[in-house]
Amino acid sequence: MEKIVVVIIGAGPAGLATSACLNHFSIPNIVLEREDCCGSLWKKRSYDRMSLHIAKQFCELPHMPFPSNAPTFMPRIDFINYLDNYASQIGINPRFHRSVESASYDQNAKSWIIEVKNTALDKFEFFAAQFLVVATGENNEGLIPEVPGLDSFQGEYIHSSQYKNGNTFSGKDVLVVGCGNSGLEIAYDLSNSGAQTSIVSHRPVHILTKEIVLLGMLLLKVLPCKLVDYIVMLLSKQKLGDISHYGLKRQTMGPFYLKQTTGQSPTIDVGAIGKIKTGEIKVLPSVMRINGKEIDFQNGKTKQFDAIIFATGYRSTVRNWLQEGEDLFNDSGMPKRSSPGHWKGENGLYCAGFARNGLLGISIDAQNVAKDIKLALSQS
Ligand SMILES: Cc1cc2nc3c(=O)[nH]c(=O)nc-3n(C[C@H](O)[C@H](O)[C@H](O)COP(=O)(O)OP(=O)(O)OC[C@H]3O[C@@H](n4cnc5c(N)ncnc54)[C@H](O)[C@@H]3O)c2cc1C
Ligand SMILES: NC(=O)C1=CN([C@@H]2O[C@H](COP(=O)(O)OP(=O)(O)OC[C@H]3O[C@@H](n4cnc5c(N)ncnc54)[C@H](OP(=O)(O)O)[C@@H]3O)[C@@H](O)[C@H]2O)C=CC1
Ligand SMILES: O=C(O)C(=O)Cc1c[nH]c2ccccc12
Repeated sequence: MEKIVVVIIGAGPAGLATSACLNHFSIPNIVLEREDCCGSLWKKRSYDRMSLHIAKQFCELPHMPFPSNAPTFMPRIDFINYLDNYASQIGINPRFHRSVESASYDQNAKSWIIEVKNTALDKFEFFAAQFLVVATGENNEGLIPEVPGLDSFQGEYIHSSQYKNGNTFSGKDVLVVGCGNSGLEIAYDLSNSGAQTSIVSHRPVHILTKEIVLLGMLLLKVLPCKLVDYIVMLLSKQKLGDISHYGLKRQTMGPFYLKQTTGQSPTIDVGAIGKIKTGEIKVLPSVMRINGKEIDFQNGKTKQFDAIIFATGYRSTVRNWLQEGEDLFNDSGMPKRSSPGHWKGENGLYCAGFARNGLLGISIDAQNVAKDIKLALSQS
């Protein structure tokens, strides 16, 4: 059994940022990652045309700024390079191919015992840590809803995390389910690639642009949330028109209020709304049933599709392997307490990257966790 002061699980932005902050205080730590690289979500589970929706000043990780010539909204590949440079410049060497299978607290040893499968060598390893930081992400596993008849679907269906680009969908009838950020952008990409594209929108949404979100984030520093929401909703109506005319139900509660209270992100338009207005992308209501190639919708209409992309969100998988930590995580593997008090549990258990506030939330969590561990060590 290897003993270490801090074990961090996950080498995404949250795990790397936490390791960087601990290194800054010279606190020994290791990062365990099940994949073979840092930033696996960005490298393996996101589509080619993705770029950051949030401006660069809100996405930098602690202790290393973005290059000064970086564009305001960083393309995916630049962010991937930043993550790799971040790990190498700060001296973070995650142990790859390490899938954490269980973690429990040993009261006698006052340590977390972590059971890890080394998937490269096909053997188990054990670690004992005084502090355990869970940085496995809110977007750990793609969620596909239970749709009656999905098993009978005669075309291809995938989750949005498996979608790369529209090359293989050209000329096909493709249904995108879900009108969040993944869904709206994938629908746009599919349509650009020559697919006959439809998108399901089942509940009210906010559609904004990157620039409007940036303005909102800047205004939030000086104005109350209610006023900022009023301004951004006005601007979005001016810029995109009344989206309810095109089958998209408009959310009435403010976008920043919703983000702060529920974590739900507004959807950013990168061009799909223009295509929805011209009819190039069709908006459909909820899917009721699938039968072979035919899909029945809530409005009573039926249409044939060759492929379905489920852009229906993600779930955290913490509960699959963390035996304890009921004080920190709920049954869905998300923090029990809302931000800012969400990141600290009992017996040296922490989480980073679960504030539902993107990379900005990750940076804040990482700094808080490292400071708290430093304090605990200074008192022991
Ligand atoms: C498509 C997409 C785009 C996004 N774009 C933005 C954006 O523009 N701006 C923004 O602020 N936020 C964005 N986000 C939200 C968020 O910032 C990112 O999801 C970010 O990558 C989260 O970082 P993380 O380290 O918390 O989780 P992840 O990046 O998911 O990293 C978690 C890591 O933990 C590993 N892991 C999981 N379970 C185990 C286990 N049992 N054992 C070992 N390792 C494990 C995973 O393999 C993974 O590498 C986006 C999210 C998605 C899904
Ligand atoms: N470039 C970028 O910066 C990008 C950022 N992201 C971020 O990644 C995270 C995950 O985004 P995303 O993958 O879009 O997931 P989300 O969970 O944000 O969105 C999923 C969407 O699917 C809808 N949905 C769920 N089930 C059904 C169903 N059965 N029928 C119809 N619709 C359904 C949800 O609606 P409801 O909630 O009403 O049930 C929701 O609108 C978010 O934080 C997002 O902001 C994602 C893509 C790109
Ligand atoms: O991409 C996301 O979902 C994020 O959480 C990034 C983000 C942080 N703060 C915001 C405010 C409005 C929209 C997105 C975000």
